Amino acid sequence: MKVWKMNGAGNAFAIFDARSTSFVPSTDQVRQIAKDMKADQIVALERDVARDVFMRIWNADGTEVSACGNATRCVGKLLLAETGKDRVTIQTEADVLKAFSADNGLITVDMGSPLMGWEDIPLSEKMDVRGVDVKIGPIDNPWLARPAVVSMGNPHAVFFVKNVDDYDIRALGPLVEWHPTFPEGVNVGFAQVIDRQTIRLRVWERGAGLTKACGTGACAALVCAARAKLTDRTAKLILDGGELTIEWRETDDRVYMTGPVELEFETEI
Ligand SMILES: N[C@H](CCC[C@H](N)C(=O)O)C(=O)O
Repeated sequence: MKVWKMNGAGNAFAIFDARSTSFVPSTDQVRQIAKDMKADQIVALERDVARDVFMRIWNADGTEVSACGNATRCVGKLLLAETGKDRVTIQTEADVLKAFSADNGLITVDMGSPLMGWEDIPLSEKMDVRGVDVKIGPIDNPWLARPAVVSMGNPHAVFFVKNVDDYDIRALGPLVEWHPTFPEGVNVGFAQVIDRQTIRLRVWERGAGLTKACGTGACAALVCAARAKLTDRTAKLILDGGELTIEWRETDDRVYMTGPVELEFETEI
């Protein structure tokens, strides 16, 4: 079975070609692979009757999840090269995604429409998704409060802050990740709006921790910022590991993510 180690803006993946060999890792095996290959997520490519591939995703902690934007771009690059097509379709648990080549060797993925109902996130009860009732720290002077929430096929809470470097994300992220308001956990974004076309973002990922980039997190931050009129509907997201351009298209309500993909190595096991 072929295995690729790839990254999208530094977000690292171990990708297993399970289209002709079964790959059903246990939770402990996922955790071990993530550790050995220094991967944030493990991905299995599986045969799909209608799409170019079915993409199964596990976080480094072994939990299976429904969406991973940067991995989708990596898988897109592999399939575009393999098929010679100019567009490939990728089925995940959450949606059918489309990947295609952009300028300068970048890859664009159509990540579908953001979901904004409190049950879609999901939240533990009905709240205003533009700012949910979550406070972290002293009640009278919380360090973090009222994140905006959205789902990109996975749950995201985005705190808009003056300076992302003022926050100890490794300490604060876990306090939000499993906060009771988020029954399925949540990915935690710390977003600093630089101007109407630029956001600096760091993400504590559910099940993976502080990563160099988070694709669905970048989509979530842009959607929450544009929804709150803090930015335009297209912006450059500056992450620790690189830059992603996110566009929330008005015409079809779909979110397009463009960014770099790197193949670190490939091997057979
Ligand atoms: N940690 C996320 C999955 C991976 C998201 C991220 N790596 C991306 O590129 O979207 C979750 O539990 O929903």
